[in-house]
Amino acid sequence: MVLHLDRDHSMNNGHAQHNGHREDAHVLDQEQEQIIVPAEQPVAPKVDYPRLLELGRELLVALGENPDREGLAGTPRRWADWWREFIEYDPGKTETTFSSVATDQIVCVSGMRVFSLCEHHLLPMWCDVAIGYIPADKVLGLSKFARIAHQFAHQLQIQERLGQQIADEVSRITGTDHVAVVIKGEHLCMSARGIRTPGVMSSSVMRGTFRTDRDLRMEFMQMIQS
Ligand SMILES: Nc1nc2c(ncn2[C@@H]2O[C@H](COP(=O)(O)OP(=O)(O)OP(=O)(O)O)[C@@H](O)[C@H]2O)c(=O)[nH]1
Ligand SMILES: [Zn+2]
Repeated sequence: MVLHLDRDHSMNNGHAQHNGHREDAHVLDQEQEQIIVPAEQPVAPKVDYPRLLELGRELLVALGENPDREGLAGTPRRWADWWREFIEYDPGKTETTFSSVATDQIVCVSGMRVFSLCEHHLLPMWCDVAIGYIPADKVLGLSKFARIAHQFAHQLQIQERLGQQIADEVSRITGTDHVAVVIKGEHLCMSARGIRTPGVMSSSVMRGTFRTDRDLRMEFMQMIQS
């Protein structure tokens, strides 16, 4: 048994380096076209947990706190746990598809709230994600849209890249070029600090017919509004 990297992933333009190769490693039939990669390929991004524990304690000292006082005694550990939980997030199985005749339908899942971290300030942002696509020859399992959204949210992010990575992944798994992703997000770096103005950032990725066909785009936008 050997691990392989599929051709699409080997040429992708972003998400592999952000997610290690956890989602890229597949055990494929020997007959399939494949590029063999070493079995020792890293399977997930890992945090340096002992270093995080040290940093958590140093952070408390830098904030002028006594890290040994009762209320803070477990804080470096909790803080390190949080970073590990965030960075080493495992989305589980994201690629279950079913053969389909639904090639004339818009399939859309909306209202999926995910939390991510702004890479400029390391502060949270919540994002409500809507994903639509027109299937080619297979449909993606319903729950997988949320798994994919969480997968790419669990990185240091900007909202625009999150949308692109989700669109890339849905397109890769389902084999369709017709994908739309709309994200509405609130960034605490804007609402809770700095300019201190709550606001919602909207961003959209429109690919294939969603880009070229205005009526289709409007139909999708209507579907995600309700
Ligand atoms: N386009 C985009 N900008 C983001 C995102 N998250 C945070 N930002 C912005 O990144 C910018 C960083 O600007 P800087 O001027 O370097 O940082 P700053 O001095 O903290 O700026 P303020 O946030 O305006 O106080 C800010 O305008 C943030 O609002 C995102 O997902 N997308
Ligand atoms: Zn920010």
